[in-house]
Amino acid sequence: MEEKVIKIGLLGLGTVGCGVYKILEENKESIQQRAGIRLEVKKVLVRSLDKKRGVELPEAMLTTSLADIIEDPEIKIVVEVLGGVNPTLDYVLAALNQGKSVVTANKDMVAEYGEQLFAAAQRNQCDLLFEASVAGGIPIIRTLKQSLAGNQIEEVFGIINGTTNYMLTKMTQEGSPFAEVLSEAQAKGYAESDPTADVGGFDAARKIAILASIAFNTRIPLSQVYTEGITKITVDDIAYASELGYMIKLLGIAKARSEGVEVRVHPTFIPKDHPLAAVGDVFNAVFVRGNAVGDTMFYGKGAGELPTASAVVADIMDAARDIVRNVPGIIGCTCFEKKPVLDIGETFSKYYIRLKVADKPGVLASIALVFGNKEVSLKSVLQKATDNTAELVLITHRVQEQNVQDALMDIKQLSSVLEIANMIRVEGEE
Ligand SMILES: NC(=O)C1=CN([C@@H]2O[C@H](COP(=O)(O)OP(=O)(O)OC[C@H]3O[C@@H](n4cnc5c(N)ncnc54)[C@H](OP(=O)(O)O)[C@@H]3O)[C@@H](O)[C@H]2O)C=CC1
Ligand SMILES: N[C@@H](CC=O)C(=O)O
Ligand code: NA
Repeated sequence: MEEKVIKIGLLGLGTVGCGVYKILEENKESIQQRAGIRLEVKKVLVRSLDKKRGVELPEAMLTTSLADIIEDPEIKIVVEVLGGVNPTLDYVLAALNQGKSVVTANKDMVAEYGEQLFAAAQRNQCDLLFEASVAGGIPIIRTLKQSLAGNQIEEVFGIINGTTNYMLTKMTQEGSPFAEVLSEAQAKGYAESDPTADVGGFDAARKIAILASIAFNTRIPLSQVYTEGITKITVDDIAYASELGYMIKLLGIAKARSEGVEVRVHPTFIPKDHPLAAVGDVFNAVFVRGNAVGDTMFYGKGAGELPTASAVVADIMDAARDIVRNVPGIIGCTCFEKKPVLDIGETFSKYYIRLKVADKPGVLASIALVFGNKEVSLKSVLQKATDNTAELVLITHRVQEQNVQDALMDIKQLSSVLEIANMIRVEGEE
């Protein structure tokens, strides 16, 4: 029988690119047997030809010219692991317009330009696969698009940024300072080239926008994802969380409601016995609730060279199969509905609120009165005095966010309230 060979053009040879090359080389035989196709990297686009690489490959394979890949009719699959949007979006559109299937790990590009990219893929009957873009090695895109396709998805939420999970784990377990744990995460290759994308919550926002778009069949504009990072989390918040029986995790949360969809990213208190509390280090975990399957959870490494490349390689194999069977583009965009994204004020949660107040009689009563006026009922109150000031830590019952925001506006005006130190949403308990 004739051996089938598919040639690949790799855009980028950094952390993920090297991982992809390594897996394609090291697992060459089993990949060929499973896919029934031999996969060969023909050209690799980089910025610098002289840089020392994490893999050894023939010098002639490297190029700084996109045309060497895009205009080569032998190359059928383009794997984009450059990152960023500029010039990457143009490169990917050029590849699709040349009829090449594209595999990408790039959530920035997919979250912001998904519509344009899918239209180009559909027009040119190409695959556009992006499993590695969300939760690295965890098979979650394919899971939502295919394995759970028979369900109405009700909720998707979880830990979808490895860098911040690594940082929060270290801060919680070792009390290490923010800057030190960020440097460690960068050294391990988890963080984005600009780590503000990780610590500011923007990386997770892109990922939850992608997941929610697939889960709810509606395009979620990134600008409508409420986003808060971990930069305001202090050791005090971590210590209070622990004292109250919680852990702090940066969660991406997407919920279907009759009025629309909630899509948000923020640090979240979750009970210590919640399954997500046990997800430490660079690990990610995604919960999906479907109306038929019930609760499911997917766990694994959300960043790093080989876990991310594992997802890229599986996509390459799928794209290669589709090309050989002459069905590329068979699983395309699923955003066929238009649902409103609810404002953060319209969402419901419980809240942890930490206030610095004057330590004098009547302060707690005045604060409780404001909350009562806004129909925010308090579940627990903790007070710690230091000299003539005190710290008040409150947990509310479940309430609409707007009520809490309104209450905090009024509380800020009270002369006995020195500072609203933090407000963190609480999820994962009745
Ligand atoms: N690292 C991770 O754990 C994960 C990363 N991702 C995503 O994967 C993608 C790649 O990330 P990562 O491998 O970490 O990034 P790196 O910065 O390690 O690598 C980027 C590579 O792209 C090349 N490159 C960048 N811009 C250009 C350009 N304009 N022209 C030619 N070559 C260019 C660089 O070339 P040169 O080497 O010559 O500078 C480098 O080889 C990103 O979209 C990222 O978000 C997704 C999940 C996890
Ligand atoms: N910086 C990201 C890498 C993968 O997307 C993360 O830390 O999760
Ligand atoms: Na994934």
